[in-house]
Parts: sequence; structure tokens; C-alpha cells
Amino acid sequence: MIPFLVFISDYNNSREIFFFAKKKKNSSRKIPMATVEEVGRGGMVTICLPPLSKEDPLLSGKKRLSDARNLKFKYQLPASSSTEEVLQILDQIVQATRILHMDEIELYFAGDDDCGPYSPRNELESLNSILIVINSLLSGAKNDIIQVLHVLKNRIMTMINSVAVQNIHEMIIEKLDADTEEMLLTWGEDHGVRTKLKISYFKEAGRGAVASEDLSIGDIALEIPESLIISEDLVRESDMYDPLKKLDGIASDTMLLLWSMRERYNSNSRFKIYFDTLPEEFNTGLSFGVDALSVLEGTLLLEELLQARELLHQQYDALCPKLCANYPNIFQQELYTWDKFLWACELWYSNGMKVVLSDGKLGTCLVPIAGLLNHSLCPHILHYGRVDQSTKSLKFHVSRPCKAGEQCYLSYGTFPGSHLITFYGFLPKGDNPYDVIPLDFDDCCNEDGRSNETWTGESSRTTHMVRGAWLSKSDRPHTYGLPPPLLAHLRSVLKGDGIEEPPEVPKADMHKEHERAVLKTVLSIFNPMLEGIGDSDDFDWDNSRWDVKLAFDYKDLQRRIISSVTKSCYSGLEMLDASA
Ligand SMILES: C[S@@+](CC[C@H](N)C(=O)[O-])C[C@H]1O[C@@H](n2cnc3c(N)ncnc32)[C@H](O)[C@@H]1O
Repeated sequence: MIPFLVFISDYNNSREIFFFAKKKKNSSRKIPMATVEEVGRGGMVTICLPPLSKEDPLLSGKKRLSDARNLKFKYQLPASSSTEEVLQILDQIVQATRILHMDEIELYFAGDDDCGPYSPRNELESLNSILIVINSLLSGAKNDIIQVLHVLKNRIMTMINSVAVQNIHEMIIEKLDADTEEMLLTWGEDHGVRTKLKISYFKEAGRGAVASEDLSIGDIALEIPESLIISEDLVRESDMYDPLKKLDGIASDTMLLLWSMRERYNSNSRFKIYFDTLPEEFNTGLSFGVDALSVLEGTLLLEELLQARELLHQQYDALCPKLCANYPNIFQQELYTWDKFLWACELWYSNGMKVVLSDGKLGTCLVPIAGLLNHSLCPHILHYGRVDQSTKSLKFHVSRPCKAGEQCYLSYGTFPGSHLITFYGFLPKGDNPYDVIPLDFDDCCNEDGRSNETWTGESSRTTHMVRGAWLSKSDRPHTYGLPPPLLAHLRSVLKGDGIEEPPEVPKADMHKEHERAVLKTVLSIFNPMLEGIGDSDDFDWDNSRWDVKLAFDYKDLQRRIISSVTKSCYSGLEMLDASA
């Protein structure tokens, strides 16, 4: 197998491996759906949330959390309920749904007393899934329960709007229209694209899509026919396929990348207008210059970037020179230079989307027009990764309202800043819940070599993590703004029994020295990290290149996260001293 890129991120020895096809990963995520058991019988609505799936690797963690909160997965609402009663039950439904939709990081950081919201993504997915059920109930509802359903619906809509109010950081429009992109839209519409978006320029992000009319939840902002999606089929139809398939185990993503390098310069290409609208430079972390790399000294992003570039170079050396030598009519040397290869890599990383095509095949694709949507931590469009079998088109539904003139954002996935810098070349505005610093602990095994149960309760793992302590919502004493599984791990290891207990507040009589040791251990990890990263740098912002600015932003973010952790530990120590 020649995977397109294997990228190893090595922060404190924790290893993550990213494959090309993992980009924009949440596009094809399946949402569990609530169902209605009975409607209107005896003036009662019963809403059944999907049970926790046995296939879910986070099953036991989610179960622990829902049990700790006494949450159920079946709720009954009599038509005679008062508004207050309905809202109380809705609160329980929302809490349970948030747990169902949790991902690994959200679950890791959620304390037993933290009922959410856990992230804008989690909140939007949860509220939308409840809204779908309420809407389906409303369509067949009898008078006695309509009122109850309206109370539920209004509250959900208010909650969705408040997610946006709390999390959106609007970008500044630089230029309202874009001629070349207008031509792309017209070309698209001539080929079956339907859109309620137009393209504008934004100060911080280049082009982006703006709603041309008010969009409500569920509306389709953009619909792209499958025939306009750039997918593996195009390589199969081309003269490149024969020589490429002879290469042992070459990945289809790699074939497509090589195809796009030539197609970019094909004046007869069906996608000429699309290739003409692509930037000459992508400005991702893969193109960072030496000055930017030297700013990153002391951060592990530096190592990630160097490794990624090195792997790309290896890929290039293994493929392009041989193809050009053996098949000069198909792979012209001038189109397959290192710079053009890097450009194509950046194109696919920053614009590729995982799509399930109508034949059921999943692949990384380029989707003209959709590639102009920018990312937000609080996106309008969450799910877009499956071609609709009946219309043979890819639909982009909005999960929160988007007013005419407002930028319409996509979710590229739940990525940390390091990943977004490396593959997309930006850091999103706002608090990114996925900006974590992983920590590996060696003491994962008992003396007999058996692995300990961990916070998920599922399998052996030694990786813990921290993120900005400002994101912690726990009010309980002895949580110190640190994640409960990390505390549970350190408490058990320092106690010497090696058994990782589920996160819980320590008993009142827990020895204070033990708590101090826990906090001092965390400090012993993070103080050197803070020193390594250095003080806040003074630099000439206005006269610096884009990559140097981005590197400084990243370093600042790391410094903020690390110092929030050390501050939390120091205030925890003070608190323990004060209560002595
Ligand atoms: C799929 S393209 C989106 C269209 C892009 N703005 C353009 O002009 O071609 C992805 C690229 O857009 C930019 N981008 C997307 N979201 C952004 C954001 N929230 N802030 C800054 N830049 C963003 C990054 O350069 C990223 O690599």
C-alpha cells in the first residue's frame, strides 16, 4: 500500500496517525436519531432516544455519565403538562442527547456535574436531532398535544440560536462580489448546481460563501450534482489509470492527486473554470518558511510540520521522477515538479472532502463551489458527506439559521489548531474544544503486565490530555479545572494501587498531602513545557509574513493553555493550604 500521507504527530510521545482520507472527517458521521413510540394515545407523547450503542467505543463512559445524572432514554409528556413541566423534561432530554452525541474529547473532559453544552458541534447535533423528532410529531399531531410540541420546538429553536450568539465570531467582508467565482457559480448552475449562496471576500479567510436569502434549519444551502464531483472515477477514465494501477498498492487518493496535477493545466478540462478559481498559493503549514519554523521552536507543531514535509518529499521522490521517466507522454516533467506536487497536496488537504458516492464507495473528492466554504467552530453545515441516492446530488443542509448576507460556515471536522495550521493554514477564532495537549503515562500496566482499566472503561490506554482550564465548568471542589480522568489517574497512581477509578470527587477525608502530590505532579509536567515555549514574543506584526504571524498565534495559544493549567494547579495548592 502506498498511502498518500501518513502523518505522525508526536506531542510528548503520544502518536496520532492521520491519513489523507481523514480530512473533513465528520462530514459522513452518522447521527443516532430519537424515535416516537406513541403519539397522542391518551394525550401522551413518548420520546425514545436511541439506546447507547454496543458498537460505540465510548459506551461505558457515556453510560457512567448518564447513570451519574440519572438520565433515561425514554421520556413521557402528558398533553396536560404545564409549560414548566414540559421544559423540565426537555432539559433531561437535551442532557441525555448531548451524551449520546459526545465524541471522545467531549466525554474525556465532562465532569459528572457538567451537564453541557460540551461544544457548539455537540450542541447543534443534539438540538437538531431533537428538532427532527418534534417536527415529525407535529406533522401528525392532534390538538391536545400540539401545544406541548410547540413549547418544545420554541425552546429548542431558542437554544439553537443562543449557541450561535455565544460562539460565532463574524469575519469582516472585504469585497462583496468576486467575478471569477461568479463565473464558477454560473457554470455550476448551468450544470445543475442549486445554491442559495454567493461568494464574497473576507479579510481573514479569502473567499467565503454568504447566504443570498434567509436560510432556516433544514434548508439546503447548496446542492451539487454528483457529476460535478471530482472523484476516483475520473482517474479510471483517463490514460493515467493503466500505468498507475501497475504500481503496487497505490492508493486511489494518490492517483487522484497525480491526476489533478495535470488537469490543472489542461485547457480542455471539463473542470477548467474550477481549476482557474483555485489559489496560486495555499499558505498551509506545509509551506511555512524558516522564520515561521524558528518561531515554533519549543512547540511540537514544529516537529509535526517537519515530519509531514519529509514524508511528502519521500512520497514525491518515490513516485514522480519514475512516472515521468517511464511515461513521459502522460506525466510531463514540467507538470510534476516538487513545487507543483506540494501545491496539489495543499489543495487536497485544504479542499478535499470525504464523500460516499451513489455507488456506495467512500473517497476523498474535490467538490467545486462547496470548496469555497470556510470553517467555523460553530458551523451552519455539519453533515454533507453522502450523495443522495434519489437526486444523485450532494446536499448541504443548514443546522442553524443563516440570515441573508451572513457567512455560511461548514464544519471541516473536530480538529485541534495544530492540524488546522498544518493542513489548512489557519487557526479558528474562538475557544476550540479540540485544542488539547496529550500526555502519555508509562504506568499503564500492573506488575503482571495486565493493562489497567481507563477512563473509557473500554480498553487499555495511557494517554490523558489537558486543554485550556477556562473551558472547565465543574464547580466541585478538588477538580482544579483539570480533567477528571487525569486526576483519577494521578490519584490512583500516586496512591500506589495502580487501579484507575472512575472520575469522582475524592472523599472528604482524603489526605491533603496526596492531593498536593497530584497537583505537584501536574506542575512538574507543565512548568518545563512553559519554560520551553518561552515568554510572549515581541515582534513586528505589521511587517511579518502570514506564516510568521500564524506561528506566533499558535505559540500564544499553547502558552495560554499551559499557563492556565499551571495557574489552576497553584490555586488548587493555595486552596488546600487555606483549608489546612
Ligand atoms: C475549503 S477552502 C475555503 C475557501 C477559501 N477561503 C478560498 O478562498 O479558497 C479552505 C481554506 O480556507 C481558509 N479558511 C477556511 N476557514 C477559515 C477560517 N475560519 N479562518 C481563516 N481561514 C479559513 C483556509 O485558508 C483554508 O485552507
